[in-house]
Amino acid sequence: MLSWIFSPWSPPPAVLPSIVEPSTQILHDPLEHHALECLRDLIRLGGGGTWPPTATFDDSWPLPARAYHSVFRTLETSLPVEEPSLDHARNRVIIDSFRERMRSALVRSINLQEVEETLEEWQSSGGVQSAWLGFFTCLSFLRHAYRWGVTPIVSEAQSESSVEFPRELDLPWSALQRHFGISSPSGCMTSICYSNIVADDHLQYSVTAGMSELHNLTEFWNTKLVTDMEIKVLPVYHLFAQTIAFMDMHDAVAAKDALKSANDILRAALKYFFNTMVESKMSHTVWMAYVQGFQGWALEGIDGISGGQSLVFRTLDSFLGIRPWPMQEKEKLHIPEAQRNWLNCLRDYDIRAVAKERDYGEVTAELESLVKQLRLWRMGHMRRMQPYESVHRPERKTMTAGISVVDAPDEVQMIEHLKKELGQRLAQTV
Ligand code: HEM
Repeated sequence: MLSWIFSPWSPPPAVLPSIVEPSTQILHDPLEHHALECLRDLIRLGGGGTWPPTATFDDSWPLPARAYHSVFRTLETSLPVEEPSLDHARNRVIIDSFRERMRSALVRSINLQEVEETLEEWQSSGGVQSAWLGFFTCLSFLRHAYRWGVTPIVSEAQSESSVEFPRELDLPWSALQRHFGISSPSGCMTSICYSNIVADDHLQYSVTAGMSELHNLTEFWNTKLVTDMEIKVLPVYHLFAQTIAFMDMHDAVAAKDALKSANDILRAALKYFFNTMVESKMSHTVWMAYVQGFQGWALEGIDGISGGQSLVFRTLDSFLGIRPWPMQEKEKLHIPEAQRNWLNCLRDYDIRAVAKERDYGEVTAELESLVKQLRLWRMGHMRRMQPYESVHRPERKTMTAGISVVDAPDEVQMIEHLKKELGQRLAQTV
């Protein structure tokens, strides 16, 4: 047995109390119900002992895996450039040369057979989940860096329909896909954002290393915002699970009170969202080229990371019965299994239908108030995304990280396209 193996759901060391305490409360809630069990599994199995997840990095990994961290560190500053070239042939040379440097660094430092054996042992012994999460993050950053070859991303790379990855990046990726129950070749919100914030509030891996403070700040807040949203709404998840338990006990008053508290907490979290998605924290000019581009994927019809993968809005949709549900195969691409199980548990319960059927007027009123908040958020998000998505970047085709290459003729039409996409979900939020 290796020394770094211990229980998969021990809270990792050096985690901020603001993250540990709400998770601990849920783990120790004496209420017994399937919904609470799903939430506890999200914390233990999905987050390594906390939600949002706490990842640990190279020191906590088995020795053969640590070289991946060093490879990323070595190449980290050579990915971003100040002024992207508009010359396709020149970009082809830059991309190929970055990929070649990564390929040789991997071949030089990784012993693939040892990595394979270690990961098998790690999997069968239930290795520490926080360490798995950190490894997931590292491999995601390496794969996205290899996929793009340069950031800001350029149309030369966007035009590729497939890319052959080094075996050193494919073999551990298959193990990670099995472990987390995802099927995408790209990273996801869990690996690239949630698990990339470390305890003292900085990013473990950066794609703006060596760039200006504005670049670093924008990248930091992009990750911090989605992660902070999870911290802020974890008590809401707890209240949702408790509400379902109270409904099953036919305690309409306790259910209504829990939902009232959930409404209050959500209101504060959404206010934080809009106070953070502002120019002083996330620069309009920097965001698309230096942060969003890297998170895209756009290969073989598969997308990269979208805010749509954030658990908070999927949880709200699932709890409130906002249909249609995503196709299972599509959700499996980027949403790890523990998160999917939590969402499916909420969908299966269908609380608004239960409350209506039993004529629980006050419960229904609180549920409708949550729907109203979600609608208002969708309207505000649609407005706020526009200055970010309308920046002119001549080196690339129009694309979002979440819905791949659109290749609209200009930014105005791109915004129209995005408004239509987001408007559809808004219309469904009833
Ligand atoms: C600069 C910041 C952001 C911009 C410019 C932006 C823009 C967009 C765009 C264009 C879409 C539709 C295409 C796609 O999925 O890629 C989208 C979808 C979405 N985004 Fe954002 N977003 C930002 C931040 C966030 C954050 C921080 C969250 C959540 C914490 C979020 C949550 C969502 C959700 C849930 C969707 C799916 C559509 C829906 O459910 O209404 N976004 N975003």
